[in-house]
Amino acid sequence: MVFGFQISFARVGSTVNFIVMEPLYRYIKNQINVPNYQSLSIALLVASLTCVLSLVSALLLAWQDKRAEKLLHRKTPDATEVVKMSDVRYFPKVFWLVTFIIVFYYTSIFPFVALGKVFFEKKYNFSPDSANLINGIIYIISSICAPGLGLVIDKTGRNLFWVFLSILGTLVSHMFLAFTFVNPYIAMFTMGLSYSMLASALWPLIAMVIPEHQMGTAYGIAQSVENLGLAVVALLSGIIVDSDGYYMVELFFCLLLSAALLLTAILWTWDSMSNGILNMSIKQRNQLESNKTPSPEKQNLLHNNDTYTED
Ligand SMILES: C[C@H](NC(=O)[C@@H](N)CCCCN)C(=O)O
Repeated sequence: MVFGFQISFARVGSTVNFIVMEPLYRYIKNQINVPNYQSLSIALLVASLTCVLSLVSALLLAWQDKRAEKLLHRKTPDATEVVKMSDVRYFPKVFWLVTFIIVFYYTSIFPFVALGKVFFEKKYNFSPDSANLINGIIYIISSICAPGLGLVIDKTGRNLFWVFLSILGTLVSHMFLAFTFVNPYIAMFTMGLSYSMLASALWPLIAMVIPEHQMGTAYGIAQSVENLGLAVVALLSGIIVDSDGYYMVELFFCLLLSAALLLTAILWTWDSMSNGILNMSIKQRNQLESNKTPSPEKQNLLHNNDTYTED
């Protein structure tokens, strides 16, 4: 649920961005008599101030964390827990599978949203404002539903089941947009729900297979591989739209999601053939945890269960 809340807050930001940026650009254009490109630059400069705010918040958080460490005499990692970039070589294959599911899933979401406005204008004859609204709807849904869906995962566990269902839901939504003229709000609503569910089910899998002292490195690597995928797919989808149109780019997104679904099926099979940790119910997880005596430093499931077996 914590992850759900975090996503929800991030999505409030995305929604505000969707609603505010165009009016802000128009306002600047009307107020200051400068060429369009300069109005755009000023609007982007205003937007970039949120990055400064974000940086200041991160610095404040780091300072608070250091202070808490001193006041509470928190244990520092022992010598065996020193983090090295070269540890990446020893990350389990499961980690890489999760990372590639992240890549194939999100590359069918963010580049789609980037192209979505014109897609809705062209295919469904929406006005620019209506196209913008429907395009941003997955973020609106996510900012409202992510905490509730996170709670569902907290109550049920079974993360791989929810990941599979979310990817399937997103694939069906893209197929509706590609092959039918059914009211696109239905597809976008389903995509929004699936997208909100996926984050709370998928990202915590990394914490289940990576030791706590390497978790920052693992999440950093997953995000950087994701960003590399996003950069490549954003370029490719732009090229496909220009050369073959929106139908082909929708097919491309369906292909990426099929790959994500296939990798999830492989992960699920793999997991059930080893210790089944990634798809346990909450009851099973609690039983597993009560059979172990976890130290506060080692509260992720990998440590509680000694190792994530790769055989
Ligand atoms: C949790 C996930 N976040 C990401 O995938 C980020 N690495 C990239 C966010 C980019 C948003 N335009 C999510 O948002 O579900």
